[in-house]
Amino acid sequence: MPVIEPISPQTAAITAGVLAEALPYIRRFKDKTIVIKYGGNAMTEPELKEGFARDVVLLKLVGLNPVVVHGGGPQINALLDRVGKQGQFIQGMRVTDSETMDIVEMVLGGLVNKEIVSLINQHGGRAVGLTGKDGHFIRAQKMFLKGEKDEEQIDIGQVGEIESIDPELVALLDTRDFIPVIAPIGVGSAGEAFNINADLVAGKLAEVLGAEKLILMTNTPGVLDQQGQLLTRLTPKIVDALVADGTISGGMIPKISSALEAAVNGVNAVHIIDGRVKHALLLEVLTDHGVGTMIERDE
Ligand SMILES: Nc1ncnc2c1ncn2[C@@H]1O[C@H](COP(=O)(O)OP(=O)(O)O)[C@@H](O)[C@H]1O
Ligand SMILES: CC(=O)N[C@@H](CCC(=O)OP(=O)(O)O)C(=O)O
Repeated sequence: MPVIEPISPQTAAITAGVLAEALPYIRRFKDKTIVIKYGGNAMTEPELKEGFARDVVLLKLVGLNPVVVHGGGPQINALLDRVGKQGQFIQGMRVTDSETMDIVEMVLGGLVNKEIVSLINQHGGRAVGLTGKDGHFIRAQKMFLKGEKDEEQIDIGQVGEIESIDPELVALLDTRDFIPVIAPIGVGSAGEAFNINADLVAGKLAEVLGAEKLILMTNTPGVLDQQGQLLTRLTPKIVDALVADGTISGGMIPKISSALEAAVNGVNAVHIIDGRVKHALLLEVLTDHGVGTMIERDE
């Protein structure tokens, strides 16, 4: 027989309060799709990864449709290091030659994807891992970055921009109660692989699935100002100014542009939250305590 520890009346009241608080959110989000981007920087601690998997399973069991898109930037860097290659980023995008592409595909489609799938399944969910090559559901073409001079283009190799996402495969998995776990790899017209920033995949997927929420989990409390203070609400106009003056830089650039695009294109709620906080996902979805930065449309 398990030993049941007695809890104090105060702890019991707090616990019961939290559970009761979740009820309206469970009702509001029942059968709604929530796209969760799990960033590579938020998946470093084993305990946090376990917690994330449990939270996703809980959301599914109470009737929501979580769809996970994962990153894995630091995990790709670690394997590049082991083979003696230095990772390089321009405007938040990895310069991807064909050898790097192989490593990206191995790490994202193999190691990271299967680890998340396995953790969710161990906690009682039914996760299925996909890359955009499965059913050719994420079609991509080569991306060029804009240079400083007019019309200057920077070639960063096999980095893709999304041409289209076919929602059918993911929707099909949802209807049979599977939890899709998606690695951000796209397929080109000749069947070649493209490395796509995971924030961009998550944003577009939220749009095409008509998701209720897009949650981007990363390793900062949200978007910060120059003084390091959390900005709790952002609109496109404010974001433009923050990018122009350099407050938003690096990996936050694709994240915020994907968040804005999703908000403008109909995703009701878009949040950038701190994946290092235990159960940040549950706090965001099922309680009154919004965490992180919420991105809204301009009035
Ligand atoms: N204004 C900002 N607020 C918060 N983080 C920022 C900001 N500008 C740049 N960053 C950087 O963006 C990083 C998050 O992007 P990234 O490293 O790509 O994370 P992820 O792996 O979760 O996608 C932060 O760790 C931080 O270094
Ligand atoms: C083009 C590009 O930069 N692709 C990313 C894909 C992984 C990713 O987005 O991972 P995070 O979410 O952990 O940053 C990369 O190669 O790192």
